[in-house]
Amino acid sequence: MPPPPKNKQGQSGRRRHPYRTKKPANDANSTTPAQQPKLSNDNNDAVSQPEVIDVKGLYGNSASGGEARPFSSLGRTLDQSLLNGLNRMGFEYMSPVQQKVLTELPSLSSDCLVQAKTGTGKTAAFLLPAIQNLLNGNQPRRGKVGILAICPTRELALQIAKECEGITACMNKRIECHTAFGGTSRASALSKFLRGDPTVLVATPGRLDDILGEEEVRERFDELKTVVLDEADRMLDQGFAPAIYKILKHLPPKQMAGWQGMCFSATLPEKVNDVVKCVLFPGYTYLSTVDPNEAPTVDRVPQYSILVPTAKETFTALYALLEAEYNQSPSDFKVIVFGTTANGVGLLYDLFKAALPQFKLYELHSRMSQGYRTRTSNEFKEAASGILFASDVVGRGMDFPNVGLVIQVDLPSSQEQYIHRVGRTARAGRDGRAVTILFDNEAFFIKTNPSLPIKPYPTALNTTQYQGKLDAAFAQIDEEAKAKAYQAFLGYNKTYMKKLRLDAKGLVQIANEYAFAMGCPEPPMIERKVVGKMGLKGVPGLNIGTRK
Ligand SMILES: Nc1ncnc2c1ncn2[C@@H]1O[C@H](COP(=O)(O)OP(=O)(O)OP(=O)(O)O)[C@@H](O)[C@H]1O
Repeated sequence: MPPPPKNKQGQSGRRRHPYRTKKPANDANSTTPAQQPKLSNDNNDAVSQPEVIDVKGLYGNSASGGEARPFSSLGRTLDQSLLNGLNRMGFEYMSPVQQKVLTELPSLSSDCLVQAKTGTGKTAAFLLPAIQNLLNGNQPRRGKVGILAICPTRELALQIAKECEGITACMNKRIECHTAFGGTSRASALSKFLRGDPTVLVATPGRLDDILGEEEVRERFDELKTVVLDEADRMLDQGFAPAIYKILKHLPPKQMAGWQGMCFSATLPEKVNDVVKCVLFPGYTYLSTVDPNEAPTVDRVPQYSILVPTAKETFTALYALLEAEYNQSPSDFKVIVFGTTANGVGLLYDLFKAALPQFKLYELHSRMSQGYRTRTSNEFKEAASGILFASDVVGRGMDFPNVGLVIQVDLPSSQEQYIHRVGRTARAGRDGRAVTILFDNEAFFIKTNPSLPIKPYPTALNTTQYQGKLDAAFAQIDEEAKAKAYQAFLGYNKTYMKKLRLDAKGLVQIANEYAFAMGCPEPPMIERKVVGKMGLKGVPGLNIGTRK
């Protein structure tokens, strides 16, 4: 891989772990994009210009419905101020899902379950009818929430709020869009909410459930007009459903208050039908732009797999893949590498920070402070190139313009999660590529998901040549980071033991191989209580003790 230009200071930038300090580490990663080395001589101004995306390319399959119509044709449906806002954002034509929602719903206040592929404009598809519904004489009194949108992650909440601000930017009387999510000071967020006029609130379930415990917060919802579940299948799966049910109990009962329910996602597995009824009236409208005979992922994304014998070869395969893909398109090389656990992602970031010091690398996962996550997310959105190592905190919904390649290392947690991760590339009509690296035990994922158009990676990769560089890079990583990644590897794969065709002994064996690949002289110590919680008590191969 020819080294891209060194950064201005010629430094490679060792870093302290931001999650070990409250504020972001003072390292090459936390300065503003302008000061950062660029892989290509991109012009920052060019990057900061808003993307005018050609959504016309999204039409064509039987489910997308006809051809692209301009928003200006909706003069009788949408307020001129909203049309002006859309125009200012560069949204000239409707995407298929926007067109379907805005022209096929019985009314803009109808309940709906909407499915559309990733990156095709679902955010505006739910914001526009909900906001227009308020403008049609349903505006709540000052201080009351009119629209509540619930989504799975903090970064997605910020992204939805930003799109809402764009759409409403030209309104004579601006409406305020507030956010509520964890990782920020509860007291100051709550006082801002209570002092403000949060006509629109975008929230993650945990923080919303928490603040709804306050009577003075609940009172703000007694004029609620619309509840949106973005990434609805994720919001209604066993992880979030309990919080969603608690939230609904705090809101005015739907049967009495009559608020509109809207559920949106690129994936709507069968199970979601059991739970949407808690948010949607019977007889809700179902709209889809996904042709049931088509692959669920975005059409234009060639998807490949690289199978390696054991977990330890995933590191060299990833290095070889990054090189092969960089050499294919060195300019604007913008990549997301998904790992399965926060600690595993942190380790990959540390490893390639040491192995590829000349590249601009980013990391995003749940062990980061919220300030660092928000800043990194914004920087990567603006970046013309770079490699983001991420966990599933950005696996769904997140819109990072111009990502040309998504790499998934190790087993995706489900077909839906795989689809959403691939959906971080090829957004709104652009092209993209996806490659998944799996070791032998994980190969079942491809066989058991035949609807995914995954083919073997077309180029033979000579991975052995990278072992020396990776060994040298691993030598620079502290043992604690490796131990955390090892423990997370064990914990994650323990939940898939059956599918991996592993018994407990076999699981510990592949985890130990993973540790040796990181240059650990012996399996990292793991506390007895952790072994107990994992249900691995007495399994040979574990090094039980207390790390210093
Ligand atoms: N009508 C439009 N014209 C031009 N660009 C658009 C239009 N609608 C959306 N976009 C842009 O397309 C990108 C994807 O939009 P959005 O994030 O809403 O997609 P999505 O369907 O919600 O994706 P995901 O399934 O990943 O959540 C964003 O950059 C957005 O600004």
